[in-house]
Amino acid sequence: MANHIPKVVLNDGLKVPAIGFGTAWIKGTEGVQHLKTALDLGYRLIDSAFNYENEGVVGEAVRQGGVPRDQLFITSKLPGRHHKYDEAIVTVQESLYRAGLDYYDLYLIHWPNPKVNLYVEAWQALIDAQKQGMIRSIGVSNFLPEHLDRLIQETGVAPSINQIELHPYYNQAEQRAYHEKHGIITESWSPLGRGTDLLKNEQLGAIATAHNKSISQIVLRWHVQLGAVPIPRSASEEHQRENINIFDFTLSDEEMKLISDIPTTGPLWDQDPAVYEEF
Ligand SMILES: NC(=O)C1=CN([C@@H]2O[C@H](COP(=O)(O)OP(=O)(O)OC[C@H]3O[C@@H](n4cnc5c(N)ncnc54)[C@H](OP(=O)(O)O)[C@@H]3O)[C@@H](O)[C@H]2O)C=CC1
Ligand SMILES: O=C(O)C(=O)[C@@H](O)[C@H](O)C(=O)CO
Repeated sequence: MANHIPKVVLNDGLKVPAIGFGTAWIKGTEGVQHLKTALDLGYRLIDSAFNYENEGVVGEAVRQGGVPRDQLFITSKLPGRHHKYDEAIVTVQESLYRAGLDYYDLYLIHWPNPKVNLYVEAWQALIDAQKQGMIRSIGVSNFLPEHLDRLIQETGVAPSINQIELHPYYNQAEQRAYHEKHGIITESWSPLGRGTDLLKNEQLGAIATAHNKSISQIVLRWHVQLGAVPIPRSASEEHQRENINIFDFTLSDEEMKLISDIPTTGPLWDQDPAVYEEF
């Protein structure tokens, strides 16, 4: 099944699966089981973070799951409390130890924390960690254009990916346009709106009925056709199967527009990266 997932090419030449698996709150022995199920169903891109305290779960599922390491694309993220250069390098090393991995395929700065103003220093650390072989691709998360501009101007290196909140209630058109202009792939967090009423939306329901698909499948297909990489999380085998089974139909231009025109609510969790700080 994994062979049916198309790949998206990053600006450093690496290829990332067009859909991945989110792991926030996927923890412990149960978490390992959920991840192994996801691997069995064909998920190959796994999103994790130092702050999720589950890099060990990811590593264990990878070992138990038996999928060859070079077929996986494993991500983790640098927390805001370790943006200083030396701390960032040590944190990447700790992330590797926690997972029992030799390298991450992708490592992101989790939040820019602009008031702390150390994200360029953290970026330089990721550039060097990549040169040292600890990370294959380097990116960011929750970075606004003003933060991305500084990274590019001050280091000459653009992130391969910016992972941002993106779903039909917050379609981030301007941010996505910036990414496209600068060759940065958009990765969508909370792609299903994390338990809000998005999956009960009537307009989406009508499109789902027309395609004989679920609303989740319509929403995830919308992400993929936008060129964004969604990373839905699910502890349910049925939902995991449903979410990855989105490559046998296409939304029309009109349907894409209908979804993109759903009125925006803005960020769901009051986490505007211009002011929000997470450590
Ligand atoms: N970089 C960042 O700052 C952030 C990154 N993330 C990343 O993005 C990932 C995904 O975002 P997340 O916030 O978890 O939310 P999602 O939008 O992925 O929603 C997850 C919720 O949707 C439910 N769900 C999943 N599939 C279906 C389905 N087919 N039908 C009905 N319900 C479904 C899940 O329940 P069930 O388990 O029952 O299926 C769960 O409650 C995270 O896990 C994390 O890896 C998230 C937030 C911030
Ligand atoms: O899950 C993540 O990656 C986060 O950055 C969290 O802040 C998440 O967005 C959250 O917990 C919101 O309530």
